[in-house]
Amino acid sequence: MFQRNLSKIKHAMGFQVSQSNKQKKVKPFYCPDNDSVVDGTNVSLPLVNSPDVPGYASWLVNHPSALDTFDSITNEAKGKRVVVFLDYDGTLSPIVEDPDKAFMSAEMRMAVREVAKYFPTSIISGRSREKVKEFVQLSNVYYGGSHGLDILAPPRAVKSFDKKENEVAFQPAKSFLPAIQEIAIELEDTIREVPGARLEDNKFCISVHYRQVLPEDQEILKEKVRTLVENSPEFRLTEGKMVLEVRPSISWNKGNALNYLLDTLGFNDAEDVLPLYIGDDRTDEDAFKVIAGRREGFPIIVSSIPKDTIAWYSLRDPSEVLAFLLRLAKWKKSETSIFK
Ligand SMILES: O=P(O)(O)OC[C@H]1O[C@H](O[C@H]2O[C@H](CO)[C@@H](O)[C@H](O)[C@H]2O)[C@H](O)[C@@H](O)[C@@H]1O
Repeated sequence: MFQRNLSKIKHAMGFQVSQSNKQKKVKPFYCPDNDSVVDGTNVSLPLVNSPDVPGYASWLVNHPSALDTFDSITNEAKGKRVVVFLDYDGTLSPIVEDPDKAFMSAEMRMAVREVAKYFPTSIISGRSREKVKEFVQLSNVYYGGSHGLDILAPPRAVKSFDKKENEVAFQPAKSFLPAIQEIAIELEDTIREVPGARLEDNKFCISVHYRQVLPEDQEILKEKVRTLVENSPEFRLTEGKMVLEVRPSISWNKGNALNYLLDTLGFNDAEDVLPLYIGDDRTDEDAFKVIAGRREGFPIIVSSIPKDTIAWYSLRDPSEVLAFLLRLAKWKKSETSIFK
């Protein structure tokens, strides 16, 4: 993969990548002295972005910017069907103190709308499906809430309709709903004495936020929640950005949701399909893993600091996500108009 990424950087920077080069397994490494990457073929490349955060420049070598490598991404996508998946918090909206105020900008909404005109587009969020839809306010995208435990599948899927032809959401943890309501009450009790802690009911998952909890109280809160979940076999715990997520203990995550949507959209068996997933948090890694397993597609992490990820590409923050989405839509529009 190192070689694959290096090839992408070289391509983006106008270097010729020969077939024999592509097959060489040479791990690139970062030279702090001269800000360059040496790949063992005596080609020295200046780094694309300045290393303002320690280690970021060297991290970029293995997770190149999806903007800097845009041309190689679109070269790979030419003639293929790209299917777009987007996370919400930290990807389409910036991370803010108050989860109820994580609004998406009008520009971002317009960009997602544009992308969805040209590519099947789904938003898979840890939020409840209703909440994320309320934030996004678009009718030309599909929504997966509660980390994919609540998906309103496209009309094509017969299983998404009831007998009266009403749309029915795919909810693999539906039988857990009474237990979720019970654990929400217990969680409310558990966190009551920790100032700043708050619960968010995401329908099939409950988020325990500690962003506004004093640093010295955070471990106490986490321990309380962990103990409760350990004693509740129907549930498991995942962690996000200053949030603990209590979920039903079924094996279903954003990766399964991505596969489910590809399936119901009719893409899963096709060989010319390239899923593109942009996300910023640990739960997005499950979706990256699915794409990495296909060995084709575009797993893109949003991060302005080096972090452990299996994504192949990166974008720094939602403003770069916006730039990338606009460019993607513009590229497809121009490609489409050529064939008109
Ligand atoms: O899968 P996502 O759409 O990224 O949802 C994951 C969690 O996102 C939200 O929390 C995060 O964003 C908040 C607003 O910026 C921030 O205050 C919080 O600290 C972050 O963890 C959401 O509120 C959670 O319910 C989701 O689980």
